[in-house]
Amino acid sequence: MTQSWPVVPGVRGVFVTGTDTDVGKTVIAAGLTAALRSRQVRAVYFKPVQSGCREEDGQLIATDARFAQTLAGLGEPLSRLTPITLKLPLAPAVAAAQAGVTIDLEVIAAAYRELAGRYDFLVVEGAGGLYVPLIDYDFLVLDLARWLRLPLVIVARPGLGTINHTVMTVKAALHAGLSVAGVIINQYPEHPNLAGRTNPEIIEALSGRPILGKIPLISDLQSEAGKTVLIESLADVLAAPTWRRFGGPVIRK
Ligand SMILES: Nc1ncnc2c1ncn2[C@@H]1O[C@H](COP(=O)(O)OP(=O)(O)OP(=O)(O)O)[C@@H](O)[C@H]1O
Ligand SMILES: C[C@H](N)[C@H](N)CCCCCC(=O)O
Ligand SMILES: [Mg+2]
Repeated sequence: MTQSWPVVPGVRGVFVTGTDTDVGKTVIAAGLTAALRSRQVRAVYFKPVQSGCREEDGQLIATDARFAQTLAGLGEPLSRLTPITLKLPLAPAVAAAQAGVTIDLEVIAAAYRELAGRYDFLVVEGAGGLYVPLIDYDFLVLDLARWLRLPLVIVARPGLGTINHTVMTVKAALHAGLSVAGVIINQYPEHPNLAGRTNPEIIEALSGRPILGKIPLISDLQSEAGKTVLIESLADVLAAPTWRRFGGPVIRK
């Protein structure tokens, strides 16, 4: 069940996916949003569905959106940044089935349209990787990215194993007709081993897509210093020629 038209024609943004869950999609998406806003681009973060939400005072908290809200200084309620929250830490389709609810695409579309009407650039985070079921088993995260018609930024791990995961993710996206802006290698060590040093060029050669940047492993993301390193690392991504080539908003370092 996929619709073929973009939810809001002409919206500028990126869809941040990853080679896996826990690779750093939220950190990168929040960092991109904060870096854009620090350079006066009216950007906002949006994660349509979050599973594995924490329960606080009887309410499910969209913790990914809360990280972005804080880092990027977003004056939006969490419910607008993530309209669908699920408790179980599972694929959203499974978490929804277990909760006896159905994820309604129109709820996602309405929230997306509302933000798109007030911001110039949307940084959308998926859930897990591309082949994660969102609605039943026939509407995947990949289908959501296709439906929104946004180019992908793929977040990948730095070490051994990431060539296969990353190139397969790029190939799956291209096979599905999506555009791929490039790959961000996250948690890149200060002293990478041989795999870490050679992986970026191999991923570029095999996937045909650029490495947009390597974001360092940051010791304390809750500290002001850590947040600054994250935001400035992503500002470097936004200022690089590879970002401009895909048509992202140009910022000056
Ligand atoms: N560059 C980094 N430096 C230090 N810690 C990081 C970095 N990137 C991610 N992390 C940490 O790794 C964990 C996973 O990151 P994150 O929540 O962004 O992953 P995710 O891909 O969004 O996960 P999910 O699939 O659940 O949405 C978090 O604890 C986060 O703080
Ligand atoms: C719970 C987790 N943090 C994410 N929100 C959802 C990840 C779904 C992964 C499904 C899978 O690939 O097996
Ligand atoms: Mg996340």
